[in-house]
Amino acid sequence: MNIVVLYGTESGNSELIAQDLSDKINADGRSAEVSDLQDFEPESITAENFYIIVCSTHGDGELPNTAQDFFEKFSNFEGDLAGVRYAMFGLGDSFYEETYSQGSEHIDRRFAELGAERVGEYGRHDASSWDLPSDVALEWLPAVVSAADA
Ligand SMILES: Cc1cc2nc3c(=O)[nH]c(=O)nc-3n(C[C@H](O)[C@H](O)[C@H](O)COP(=O)(O)O)c2cc1C
Repeated sequence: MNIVVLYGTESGNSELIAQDLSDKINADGRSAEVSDLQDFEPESITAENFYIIVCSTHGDGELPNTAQDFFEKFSNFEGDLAGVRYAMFGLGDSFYEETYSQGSEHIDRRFAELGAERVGEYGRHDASSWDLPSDVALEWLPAVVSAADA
């Protein structure tokens, strides 16, 4: 099972997390690659891969700039993603009470609408916490990889 770690970011946190997750997966003897959502096409999604999406929240509960073109294409994409499995890790800041961590949820909803299955816990990093983003993500990762294997 190849793992594709996709990220959407505006200030770089999600990219760093995606790279750290991929490095850890590869160090553990599995195969992972990282892709920026702005270089990724919905048509390339396949059930042969497992997807981890790392994406922040900007604007008013919206996607970061680098994920917006992808999301427009994904919204218009009408492929059947039955059999595709994925995990989500959302970034946000609970300072923004009403819109906390909602950016990634736009992508999550569209995966679900197209028939894909989310596995594992929905990971989150809160910029108002003292936790380092990659520490939280690396702690979240093992259960997700186990769930992907199941
Ligand atoms: C202008 C701006 C708007 C933001 N809006 C939200 C928001 O509506 N909800 C939220 O949970 N976080 C919001 N955030 C917090 C970011 O999601 C958080 O800082 C995240 O770690 C950024 O990750 P990135 O570097 O991958 O873009 C906002 C941050 C900025 C700078």
